Amino acid sequence: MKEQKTGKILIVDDNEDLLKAAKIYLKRHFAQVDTETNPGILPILMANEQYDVIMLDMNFTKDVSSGQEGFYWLDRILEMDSSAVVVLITAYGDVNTAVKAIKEGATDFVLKPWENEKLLATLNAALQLRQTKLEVSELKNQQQQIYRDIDSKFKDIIGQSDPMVKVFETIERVAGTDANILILGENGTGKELIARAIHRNSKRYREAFVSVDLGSITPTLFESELFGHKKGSFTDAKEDRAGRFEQANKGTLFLDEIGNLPMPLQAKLLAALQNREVTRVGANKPIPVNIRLISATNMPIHNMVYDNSFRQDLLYRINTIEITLPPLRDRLEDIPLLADHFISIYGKKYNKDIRKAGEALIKRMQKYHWPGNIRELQHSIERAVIMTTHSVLQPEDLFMSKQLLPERNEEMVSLDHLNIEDVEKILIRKALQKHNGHITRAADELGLTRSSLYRRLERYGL
Ligand SMILES: Nc1ncnc2c1ncn2[C@@H]1O[C@H](COP(=O)(O)OP(=O)(O)OP(=O)(O)O)[C@@H](O)[C@H]1O
Repeated sequence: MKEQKTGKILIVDDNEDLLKAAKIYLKRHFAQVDTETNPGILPILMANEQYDVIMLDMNFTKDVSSGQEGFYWLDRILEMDSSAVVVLITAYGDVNTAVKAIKEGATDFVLKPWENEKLLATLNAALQLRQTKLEVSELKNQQQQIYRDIDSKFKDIIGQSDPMVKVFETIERVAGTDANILILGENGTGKELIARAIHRNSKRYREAFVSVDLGSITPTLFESELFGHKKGSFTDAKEDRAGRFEQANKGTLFLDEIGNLPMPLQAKLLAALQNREVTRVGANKPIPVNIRLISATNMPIHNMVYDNSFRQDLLYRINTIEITLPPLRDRLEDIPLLADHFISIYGKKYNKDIRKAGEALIKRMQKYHWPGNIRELQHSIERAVIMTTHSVLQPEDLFMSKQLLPERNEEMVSLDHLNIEDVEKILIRKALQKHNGHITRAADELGLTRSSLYRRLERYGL
């Protein structure tokens, strides 16, 4: 059987020939290889995709070889994702700089020009490290979540805007029922937070809340992860194991990123939900399960039904009640509340006496587009609290360097480091990912003909 490719790699380097050659070679070995010449759009790329390994050039400006740009972007990448694994691309003679960068958090470096086999070995090792880092951070998160769950009910969900008040009303009404709930909303809008709140306010609150990120389960492991397995049913099945459905028995099962589930797996999930029973891989006796299902996605799931990438019968099964969380840019009045909420949390955590966000900063924040929504706001405030010397946060505290802050809507394209082409590239990448590389569907979505999409793919080296 052909082995499933894994690993999402991003290569950022200003040398287009190098990018092309690396992409052609690495695509044979990894699930996804994206390339980019402009490091300025790293924050946007990272907000849209979870890369396993980022290969980063040290110098982008012509005739500069200090590596300062590389250090700057290394820092930014690690700020955005503390589990990021960065492999630096260095020229011969730059090894000292690379060693210094490793001290600052890079994982490894490759020397240009490289031998393909060596590059592959480095990236495979980096990929493994990434997996370990993610597992560790998942365990830490689970532990933190347990502590949070113990002493909070509804109180940590901030929001007074009309759309949020409506969301709270819906939760009040549906939490106590066993209705299946589908939560829609962009990344970082609080879907998991709301799912946990529903569980805590339900009759099942003493039982488990089991969260599964469907986007991160490989198809080969899907059945065993969700339904469990019997010892010996496949090479890695060293002992009998209950799947997530069984673990959530009597409690709530939260299926995150349900829109990312490939079609064949949708059928398996639907069967389990319909029959209310699961059969462990390698076993033949079905086990009844009693779960309350909450699902979430940031994908336009109704459109996906329309273009046949999501089963209608599955959608009907999971969306008895639908809750749509508005993006942060559509609830500007919540920004001051959220900012003060996070200032108070991080003020305590880092032992700093900060009273609030100043008016100028709030105004600035209300102009920003917040592609990463509340998660992004939360991280920005945490950084600001650590770095500031003020007792009232000021605009300059919030790392609002122009290039990193696309302002709302049309202003987005006028920034120093973003131009129409960058934005177009991002949209094309997103459309292709959404449609699993299906050119006709991606072109339709973008309002382009197939041939003009092909032309753009060629032009941008995508
Ligand atoms: N209304 C809110 N009040 C306070 N904190 C919030 C609120 N909404 C979200 N957060 C915080 O923002 C972060 C992101 O929220 P959450 O993980 O629930 O988003 P999500 O929509 O599930 O994200 P993703 O789509 O990336 O999985 C969390 O730390 C959460 O506690």
